[in-house]
Amino acid sequence: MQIYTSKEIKEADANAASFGMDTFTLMENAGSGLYRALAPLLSKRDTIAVLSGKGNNGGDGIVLARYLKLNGYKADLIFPLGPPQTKEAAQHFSYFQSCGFEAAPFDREKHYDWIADGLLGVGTRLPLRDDLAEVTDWINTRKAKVAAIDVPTGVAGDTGDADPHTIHADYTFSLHGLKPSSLLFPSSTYFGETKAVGIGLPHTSKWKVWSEEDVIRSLPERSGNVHKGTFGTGLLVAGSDDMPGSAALAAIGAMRMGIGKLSVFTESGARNVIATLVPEATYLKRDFSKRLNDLGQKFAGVAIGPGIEPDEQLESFIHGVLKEPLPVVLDAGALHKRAYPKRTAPVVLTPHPGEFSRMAGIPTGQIASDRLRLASAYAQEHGVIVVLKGQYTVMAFPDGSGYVNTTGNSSLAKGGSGDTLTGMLLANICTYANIKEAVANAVYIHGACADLWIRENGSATLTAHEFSRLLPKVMHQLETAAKDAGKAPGLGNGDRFIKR
Ligand SMILES: NC(=O)C1=CN([C@@H]2O[C@H](COP(=O)(O)OP(=O)(O)OC[C@H]3O[C@@H](n4cnc5c(N)ncnc54)[C@H](OP(=O)(O)O)[C@@H]3O)[C@@H](O)[C@H]2O)[C@@H](O)CC1
Ligand SMILES: Nc1ncnc2c1ncn2[C@@H]1O[C@H](COP(=O)(O)OP(=O)(O)O)[C@@H](O)[C@H]1O
Ligand SMILES: [K+]
Repeated sequence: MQIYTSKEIKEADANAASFGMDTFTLMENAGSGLYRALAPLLSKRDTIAVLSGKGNNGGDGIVLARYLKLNGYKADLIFPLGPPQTKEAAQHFSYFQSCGFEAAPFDREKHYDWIADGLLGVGTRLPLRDDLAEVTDWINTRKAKVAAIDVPTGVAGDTGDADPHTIHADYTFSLHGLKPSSLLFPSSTYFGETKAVGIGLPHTSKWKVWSEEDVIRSLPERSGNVHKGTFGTGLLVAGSDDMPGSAALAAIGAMRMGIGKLSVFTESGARNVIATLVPEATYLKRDFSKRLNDLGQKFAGVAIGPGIEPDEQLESFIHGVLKEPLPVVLDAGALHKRAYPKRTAPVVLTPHPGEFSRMAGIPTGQIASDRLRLASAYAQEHGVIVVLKGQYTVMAFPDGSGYVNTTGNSSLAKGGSGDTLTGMLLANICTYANIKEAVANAVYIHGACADLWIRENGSATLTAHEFSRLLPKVMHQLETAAKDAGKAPGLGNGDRFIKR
């Protein structure tokens, strides 16, 4: 599913209009698409209130109400704030009336099984005015199922801001593509299950939700005449005498994800702990004062940071590594405010919001509601890939494109989860030809492991070393699906609804 800002939607509309595909037509497409998306959830016995506001979001509601009535559903079209004010919505209301239908009064006592929210869409300016907040409060106290048109009334399109009176939708049908607010906080908590509804416009967005189908399509081929060299040798610079586990978890992530060979560059005390847990890896004694030469010839990729305290020696070591022609993942102790040299091999940064705040100099509190834009701005300015972690991890690329991940859950909110992801990313940068797919698949599969965990176990109980057991199962399902292309394995969120 593609993601569009309000500005991009306006541009798409203007482009369509220049070819004669005007707003009236797009509104017709929106209403008929909404009807086709909603009807499978309805019964003919259900009573449905379509609440329309004065703008074009209300116009979409008018068209939806016409299709519902034409198809024999018990639908009332209601204008709680007064009649439509935009030209196209008013035209659609005239057509609604010409079909022999009338608007219904807003009766607060009447019971409805469903409420369609066509009050405000991406034209919202927060906060909600009192007369509207009174209507959204009424909706939130009903027992009815709520289906929002485009966005639930009370959130904006592009940011995570939400009015305290925002409608709590059970479903949201977003027109043309998803809006950033459906993947930001706190706004996304109001959307319910979310799906994009096409309105006949071509897709042009550089941002999308990375789906199960994308993973299956892009899994690298591993059969045939292959050997360990085929899948690269990775260098993991991680762990310290105080934090040996981070290196072990990253090493498990890398080995289970499919790297050919792994060298772990760590302190000698840590090595004794890690080697018993990951005997498959080789170990290099860490000395940051020595330059590691010819890394590009020896290794297919490097990951630096889990379980290392930042200091000057580490920083100068990172500067040395960045001069070498190979992909680099920087995490945890390796994440800092710094400039990145121009290089052809990619740099992948994996901050959680606290680390991103430190790197970018943006207060942590401002990050949640604007993650897509902030990560993208950083990626473009510094020429790096930013994996901004958390629920709905954002992957922003230097060319301005990006993906959002919808797998994963709160079972990952525990020390060690990020270390495993760093190892998985190291494996993928060593084994994939396409860096965007390498990053997105590691993030997706990491979350899918957590989704598998909570199907069988309590969400508080996941520990990162369980990835050793979860990864083989998830990878098996994906590989089976890839062989049997077109058949979804049902691991997480496919291209249907984003479940909450
Ligand atoms: N390509 C597409 O995707 C297409 C999308 N389409 C649809 O158009 C929608 C966007 O329509 P839009 O631009 O008319 O804005 P919309 O969301 O109806 O809001 C404007 C109204 O809200 C009011 N209002 C605003 N803030 C308020 C507040 N705080 N409190 C109270 N009122 C407030 C504002 O009143 P005003 O402030 O102007 O008095 C005005 O009346 C989009 O979401 C999608 O559903 C299709 O129809 C066509 C193709
Ligand atoms: N509520 C959540 N939903 C989905 N993913 C989550 C959630 N909380 C944390 N995660 C994921 O867990 C990982 C945590 O990484 P991080 O904070 O670096 O942990 P650590 O450094 O302790 O290993 C990230 O991949 C993040 O996206
Ligand atoms: K709405």
